Amino acid sequence: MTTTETDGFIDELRAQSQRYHDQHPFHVAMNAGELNRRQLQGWVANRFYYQENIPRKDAAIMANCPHPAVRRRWIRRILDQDGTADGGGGIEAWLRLAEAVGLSREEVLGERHVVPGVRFAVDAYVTFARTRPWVEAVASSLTELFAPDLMAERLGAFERYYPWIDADGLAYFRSRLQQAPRDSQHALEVVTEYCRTPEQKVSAVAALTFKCDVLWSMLDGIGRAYAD
Ligand SMILES: O=C(O)c1cc(C(=O)O)c2c(n1)C(=O)C(=O)c1cc(C(=O)O)[nH]c1-2
Repeated sequence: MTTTETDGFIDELRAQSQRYHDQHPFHVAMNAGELNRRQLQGWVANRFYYQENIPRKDAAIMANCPHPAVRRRWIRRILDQDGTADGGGGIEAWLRLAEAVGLSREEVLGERHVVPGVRFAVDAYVTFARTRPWVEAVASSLTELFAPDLMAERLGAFERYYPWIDADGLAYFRSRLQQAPRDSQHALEVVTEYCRTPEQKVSAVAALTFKCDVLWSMLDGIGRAYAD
């Protein structure tokens, strides 16, 4: 692939940022300090369902990917979420966030607050990774290209507007500031390496559009369930 071809493809992928969930009214309200305690709790409990399914999604990508060099780096994502021992990893950090907003670990792990739209959207993402060509599933992870700005904004907003949340509870977002750029850079390298034909490139962009819709639908479901 020539540089120009790659550039055009990467531009198209990056253009999907227009559909990213940073612009969803629920996130806009969150970052403007307009959510109450119940709404933040609802978001944290529902987003946990996404977190706990991310390693299963990544394991599906690895199961479908025939390239050792890709799998060797991809496996890091699973360890980032699951940790390498009890008490470590992103899922545990998210549970600490849940406690910091006043939820118990049990109620979050029990998925009692998970609304149907969130369950549908997250399950669709995992199914996508299980059933579509592995490189499309890699492309669908590229929303992480857009995540660091949102994460930085969220950290500032939480410290400023929601001081009742213990700052230690925000460790998850701090760790993602480093992890997301590393992961999305790798995913971008993989997608540009393995999507060569126009059809493959169209499918990769469509996969990323699909993923933006997954994230958007989750916030639709949460916003409706926890409306004022
Ligand atoms: O809080 C967010 O806005 C946000 C967004 C995304 C994303 O853009 O997909 C991820 C995460 N967080 C996240 O924490 C995470 O581990 C993650 C993994 C993935 C993925 O698709 O593989 N996206 C995201």
